[in-house]
Amino acid sequence: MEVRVVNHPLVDHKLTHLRNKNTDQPVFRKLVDELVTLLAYEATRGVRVNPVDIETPVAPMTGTKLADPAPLVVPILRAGLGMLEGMLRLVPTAEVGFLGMIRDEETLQPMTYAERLPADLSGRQCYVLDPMLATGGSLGGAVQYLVDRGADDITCICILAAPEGIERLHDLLADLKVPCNLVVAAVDEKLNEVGYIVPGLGDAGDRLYGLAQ
Ligand SMILES: O=P(O)(O)OC[C@H]1O[C@H](OP(=O)(O)OP(=O)(O)O)[C@H](O)[C@@H]1O
Ligand SMILES: O=c1cc[nH]c(=O)[nH]1
Ligand SMILES: [Mg+2]
Repeated sequence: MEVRVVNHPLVDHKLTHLRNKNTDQPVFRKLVDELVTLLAYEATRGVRVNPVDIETPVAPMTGTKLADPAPLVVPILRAGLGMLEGMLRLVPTAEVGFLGMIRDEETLQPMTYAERLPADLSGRQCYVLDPMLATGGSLGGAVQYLVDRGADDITCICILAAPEGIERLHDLLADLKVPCNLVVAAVDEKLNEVGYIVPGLGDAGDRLYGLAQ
């Protein structure tokens, strides 16, 4: 698995505002939206394209268009939903599949509570959106879900990752033998004793949408 940490002063600036506990919900949402567009620009460097013949007002030329089938974007509910619009702004022709996952805050085990995906994902470029890669249980579960549906080309886009989560994802992918990349704005120091990323930004879903309970 290739891990790409997007190194850009605008990303660092927006991420610092996002992390700040005094940043309110509307600004937090806006920052997630802006950050994902910057990350998606990097994450789509390998998007498949074909040549296309066109005519400009001046001359014929061969240009570039996205290949079929369109990329599939999969936000992991809830928090990944906050990244969807920013991704679609960059790739408006992408299709969208949904996975709902919740991490049990006691055991840290993920549970899938919703799924709406194409039946066959072979040959599709899949872009999984989740702001937080903590223990890696949720993103690992999502990747496993996609691979079980035939996915053979997966890129995960996260805002923050913990080293523990990256290692777990790495081990899973070594077993699955499916090409997978991770694009992330920053890799933080560690997880704390209750599974939160340190220094992190807190609970991304709650900061986007309010307390879940
Ligand atoms: O790597 P992990 O240890 O699995 O933790 C990361 C997961 O936790 C958060 O979701 P959460 O379970 O809080 O659900 P939510 O998006 O509905 O808030 C986050 O959005 C990830 O999906
Ligand atoms: O730090 C963390 C860990 C898991 N989920 C979050 O939203 N934040
Ligand atoms: Mg949450």
